[in-house]
Amino acid sequence: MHTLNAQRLANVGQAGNVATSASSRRTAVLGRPSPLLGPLAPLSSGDSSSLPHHILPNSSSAGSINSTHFSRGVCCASSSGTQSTPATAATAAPGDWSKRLLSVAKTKGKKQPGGGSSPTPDADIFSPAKPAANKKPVSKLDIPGLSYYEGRPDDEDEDMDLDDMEPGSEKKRLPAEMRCFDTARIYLKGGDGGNGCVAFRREKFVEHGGPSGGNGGRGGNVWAVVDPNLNSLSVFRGQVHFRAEGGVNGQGSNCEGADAEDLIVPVPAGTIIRRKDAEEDEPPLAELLKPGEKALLAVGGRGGRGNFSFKTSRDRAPTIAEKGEKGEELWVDLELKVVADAGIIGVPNAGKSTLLSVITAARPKIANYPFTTLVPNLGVCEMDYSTTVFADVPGLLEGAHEGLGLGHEFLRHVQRCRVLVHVVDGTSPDPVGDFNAINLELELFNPDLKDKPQLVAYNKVDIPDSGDFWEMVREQLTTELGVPADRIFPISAATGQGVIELVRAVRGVLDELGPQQLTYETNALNQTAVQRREVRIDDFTVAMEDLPPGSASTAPRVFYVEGEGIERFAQMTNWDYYEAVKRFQRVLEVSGINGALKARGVRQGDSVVIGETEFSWSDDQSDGAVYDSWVKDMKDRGVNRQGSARWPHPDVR
Ligand SMILES: Nc1nc2c(ncn2[C@@H]2O[C@H](COP(=O)(O)OP(=O)(O)OP(=O)(O)O)[C@@H](O)[C@H]2O)c(=O)[nH]1
Ligand SMILES: [Mg+2]
Repeated sequence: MHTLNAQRLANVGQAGNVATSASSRRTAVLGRPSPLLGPLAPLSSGDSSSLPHHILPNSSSAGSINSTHFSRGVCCASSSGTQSTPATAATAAPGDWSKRLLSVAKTKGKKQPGGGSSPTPDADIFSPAKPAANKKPVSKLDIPGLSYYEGRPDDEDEDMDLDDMEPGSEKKRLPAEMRCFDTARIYLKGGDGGNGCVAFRREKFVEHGGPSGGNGGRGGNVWAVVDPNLNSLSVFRGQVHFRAEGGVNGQGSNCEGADAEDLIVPVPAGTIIRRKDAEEDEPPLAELLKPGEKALLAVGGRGGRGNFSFKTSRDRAPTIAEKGEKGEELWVDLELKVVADAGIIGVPNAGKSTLLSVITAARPKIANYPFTTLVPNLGVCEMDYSTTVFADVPGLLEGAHEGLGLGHEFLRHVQRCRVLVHVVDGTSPDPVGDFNAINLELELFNPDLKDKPQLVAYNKVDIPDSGDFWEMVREQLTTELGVPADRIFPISAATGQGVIELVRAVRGVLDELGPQQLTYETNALNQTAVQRREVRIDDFTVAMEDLPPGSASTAPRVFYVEGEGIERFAQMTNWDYYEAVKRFQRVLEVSGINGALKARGVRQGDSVVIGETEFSWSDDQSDGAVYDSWVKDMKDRGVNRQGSARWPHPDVR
């Protein structure tokens, strides 16, 4: 009779367990908390004069704020020395590039100075990038000194041709500094199980102590847990690989190896996690919305059994132990859609972050150039005994739905906000045009966004360039665009004017909508407990590799046996023990694998690959032949046989 003589030829690919010592294990909590989700808003009820005027511009100095902070309700501010009003500061914007980006939002007709002071000096700001009629509005980003995002490892094209920076271009080729970190790809690996141990009890006056090898410990699982302090996936920029620790090996005296700690991967609320290269209809692994919510992503391996576990009435001194099971490993794609009550949207530089910093304790970066905000900022506003979470998303541009600017990298965040606060830059040459362009972008990205309640905050009314046009813009918004008059607010985020009324209106709309229902968008698995799938060893397939053309008909061939059960069994077999080899032979026989190979015409000298291990097929299945091939394998690997003349016991030669 033919059998597969388990003479291992080699380990195919990477094999072997990594078992780490207990001393090297640690509580594996990754990521660092960010203080962006502030607990309390600095707003007190009352009129706007009660607001801290920490970013109040005056005629000679206003504009970009370096840092502001609150201390026991008192607000301290430090603004950079020489600043100009946003309108004039725009002329002194850092470089050409910001003007070019801005110019996209300004392609509509300019605001007519209805007798007031002239609007921003358009010629200076926008002339360099004025798009030709049939030309794409932005064709190039030219930012000296910035390094460029080179794409993920699997991105093929390395060339950074900035001319591709146009709507619809597949790669947006944004500088790394300008990417919005709401998608990430990370590698997860559950810890390997610890190996089982072969040991026998040896004690004075205990003649036949029997087997006492303990089982290995379980490898750590990998979990994703919502950390309310996170608001972006930028933590995954610095760390991509997450490996849980392995279980500890079993030891003599029936000592079981310790289980490894689970690994926690903190993610922001609103993260969807999918297997890399998942099928269209495959449910995501997790969709996590609530703080503390967790989902299992990678399962750690089981510990291998020690020889005590193999003791039976017939074999009371087994010399066999298993290796620990390998932990699950996978690459996953993370996508973030922040969860907030109200989303603050608008063109770049409109004052969105300034508004967030005034109504909440959040401290977003504020500066007088577009795309200051690269990740959505969250802030909590507590007013009139109710709490509202605001999200300030990066500025939108015309063409954003096609990926221009920061594109839909962040448009998705708006989807989970229940109300939108549309900040209109009053100093813009064409505020109504901006308003229309942004709404069009939202609609093109997702038609449902059009139906979200929207409040308009006409900002920077403290500047004459804006304030003088307020009535005119309101008129246009209400009569031409049909925006309800009670949904338009003249505000100055810098001075706090009109801000309380705006927040109250937002609260009113939210109250009308009723309590927030966190709805899961996907049918994610969100597994909260380790459920091991039952796999059958007799569920396998056999395939033969084609011989190269012109090979002799007697040339050795390679057969592949594939099946989760048998592959796992081969991986957990500890080839150092002859009994383990014999057990493997038996399983091949009873599972029908030998039969299937014979049916495919396997013959002496052919290779059989199971999982990561390669065997040589031998027609001689006698115990002696198996033993000889095992001894040869041990020699080849340089492994010394353990035990004494009496051990392994006599029926093993
Ligand atoms: N005078 C005045 N300046 C303001 C007001 N609101 C914002 N600014 C200034 O406008 C500039 C842009 O403000 P940001 O809050 O960074 O604007 P943003 O919309 O968040 O910009 P991005 O994040 O780049 O899209 C800063 O210099 C602010 O100080 C306002 O009400 N009045
Ligand atoms: Mg901002």
